[in-house]
Amino acid sequence: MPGGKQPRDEFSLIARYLKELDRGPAVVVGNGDDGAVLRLDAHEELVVSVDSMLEGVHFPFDSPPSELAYRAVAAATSDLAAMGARPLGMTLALTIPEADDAWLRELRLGLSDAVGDFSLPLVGGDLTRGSLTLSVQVMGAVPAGGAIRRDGARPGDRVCVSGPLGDAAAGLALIEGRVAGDGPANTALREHFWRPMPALDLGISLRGKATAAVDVSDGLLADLGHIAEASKVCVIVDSSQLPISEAVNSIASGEQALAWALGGGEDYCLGFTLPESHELPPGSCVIGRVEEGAGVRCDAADAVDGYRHF
Ligand SMILES: Nc1ncnc2c1ncn2[C@@H]1O[C@H](COP(=O)(O)OP(=O)(O)O)[C@@H](O)[C@H]1O
Ligand SMILES: Cc1ncc(C[n+]2csc(CCOP(=O)(O)OP(=O)(O)O)c2C)c(N)n1
Ligand SMILES: [Mg+2]
Repeated sequence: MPGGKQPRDEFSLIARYLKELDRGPAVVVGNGDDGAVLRLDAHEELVVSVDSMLEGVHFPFDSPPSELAYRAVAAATSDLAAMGARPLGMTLALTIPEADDAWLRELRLGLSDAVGDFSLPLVGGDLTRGSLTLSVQVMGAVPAGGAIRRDGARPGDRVCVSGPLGDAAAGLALIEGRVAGDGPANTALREHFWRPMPALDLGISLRGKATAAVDVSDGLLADLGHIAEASKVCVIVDSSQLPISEAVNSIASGEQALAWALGGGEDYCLGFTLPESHELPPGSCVIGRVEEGAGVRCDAADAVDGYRHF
């Protein structure tokens, strides 16, 4: 174009930054039509979930766009992991305050990384102008009847988690400058906040074994509370068994580390209940037991509540 100016309407922005990330084995019709078409294998069911990320609520103002894109997709994908679903595809409803090419180029890099890392083609979406928001809808597949739900936990099951707890909350505290730290711990914790790794393979491997699962988004105790409520059981958590990383312990007091582990959320690992008859998956650890009763009980005196939007 004369003067090197690029058209700024949403269709040219979509064409430039949001297309051609839509290839995958399940994609029959990808980006660019009125709707995408995804293929399910015979005897499969569709798993669907959506999560929004807003500036100032889910990430700090002026965050790097590549990290935002990656994190929004990872957080949404984590719900597929918790259901034991194999990823099929995603859509992205993106709202941005202005059409800044450098910013959108960076966003695409993060999106592209996430598409590759989670095998989740971007098959469609929406682009509007307004306060920065990324809403990611993910779709996955499970064998009919095979989704891992929240309502199957039974007294006697072990309560397990798939990864360290509190890293994301510690990472956000570092990013926001609320705590200080340097060296590899600092880098690893920030990375954990920006690029969480949804446990897709673990979720699939837990089908038919775990009696219930959730992903840790609002905070461990809050999220286990969903299992307790849906399964009509009491979930007991032993705070001495929580996996807390060296990195977190290196920047925080024991009390702070425990508060982050129990209530910080956004680690996007899985919390699940597993009968004694099934072997503990590598990398996971037992943090408690399911008993008859209701709610979540934890020995930590001031056991913290999870994140609440209202
Ligand atoms: N606006 C809404 N309309 C209908 N259902 C909703 C809405 N918001 C949340 N839900 C449902 O309520 C449940 C809890 O939501 P949420 O805490 O966001 O789930 P998650 O933590 O797994 O992302 C989910 O099953 C979700 O689909
Ligand atoms: C700027 C900023 N402040 C605070 C937080 C912490 N935080 C925001 S939302 C949230 C809970 C998870 O988000 P939600 O929208 O409830 O996800 P869902 O449970 O629906 O997956 C937490 C811990 C953050 N990530 N960024
Ligand atoms: Mg969830």
